[in-house]
Amino acid sequence: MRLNIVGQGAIGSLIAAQAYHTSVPCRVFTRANGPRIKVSLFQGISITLPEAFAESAKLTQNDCLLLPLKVHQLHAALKQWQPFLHPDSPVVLLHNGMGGYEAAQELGIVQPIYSVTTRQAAMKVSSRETRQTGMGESLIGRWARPGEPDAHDKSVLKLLSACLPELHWHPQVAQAFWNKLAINAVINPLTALNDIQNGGLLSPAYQQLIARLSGEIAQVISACSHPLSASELQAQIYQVARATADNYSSMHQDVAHQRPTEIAGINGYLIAQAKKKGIDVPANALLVSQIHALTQQ
Ligand SMILES: NC(=O)C1=CN([C@@H]2O[C@H](COP(=O)(O)OP(=O)(O)OC[C@H]3O[C@@H](n4cnc5c(N)ncnc54)[C@H](OP(=O)(O)O)[C@@H]3O)[C@@H](O)[C@H]2O)C=CC1
Ligand SMILES: CC(C)(CO)C(=O)C(=O)O
Repeated sequence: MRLNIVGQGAIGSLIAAQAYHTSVPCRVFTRANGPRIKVSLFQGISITLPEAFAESAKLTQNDCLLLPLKVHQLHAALKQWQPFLHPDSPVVLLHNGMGGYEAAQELGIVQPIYSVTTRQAAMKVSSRETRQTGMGESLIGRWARPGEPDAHDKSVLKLLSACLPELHWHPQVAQAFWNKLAINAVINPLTALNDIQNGGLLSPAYQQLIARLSGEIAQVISACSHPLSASELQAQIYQVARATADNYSSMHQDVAHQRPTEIAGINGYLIAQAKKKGIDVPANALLVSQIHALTQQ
């Protein structure tokens, strides 16, 4: 199976480099002709990616489409690619926050849809260079297609395992996404609003607010997905803040570079689900309005 990656952003180019390193057949598609990207991997390996394709191309049943995009970019990208998909081409969404699968559903995509959540990390240090900044587990799962066999699961897992180390199958992919959202919903807006690295949240000054946010988020996740206690969530948030203490979160970087943030797909999604369940989430609502005020989104 051949991997077709949409975009050569931070994670897209990291996966492309890992694919070239392990000789996985791979093509990258960008919106416009751009420079060839040099990717510096942790093992001290540097890979310059071949020139990307600027036009979408018809896919066959041996092609897998991977969209490692910001959650708000997914609807437009899926719409662009929909006419090029073979009925059997698996489509893999990789993003933080929620709403990717909903975008595919809204467009009536009939192909098997998979989602990946990852702890791998990368940063575009310039328009020509990506640097790997983190290693970690990735989880993949398929969204249910009632009555459909799982014919693609093995081949998709095999293909992506060759370019995403520590990739594991998750039978309930929505749960994996909720777990990541819970952490991003606290770390990302707080670091962006306070202009701090993730480790800055370990200061006692943020303790009360983190506890309040964790309480709201745990309540929504318990109502929508799976049981999660506020104290369990708080422990996970502190563990991630410690493990990524020197990182600037992706939302911090988006705000710093005046790019649209993923707040709508993270806290915005959580608020929408809370409303459906009749749960009040004032601390999350305040974060969304503060991020909007900061970015004029
Ligand atoms: N970077 C990281 O370490 C991690 C990121 N994630 C998540 O992964 C997702 C991707 O993140 P990241 O790689 O950092 O984001 P980037 O913004 O670096 O990458 C997205 C890229 O896709 C391009 N793009 C958007 N739409 C299209 C399209 N239709 N066709 C071709 N190219 C397109 C963008 O181009 P343009 O610049 O022109 O918009 C951009 O280059 C996000 O949800 C993020 O939260 C998760 C874990 C870690
Ligand atoms: C885990 C964390 C918070 C690391 O910075 C992240 O996923 C992000 O910045 O979006």
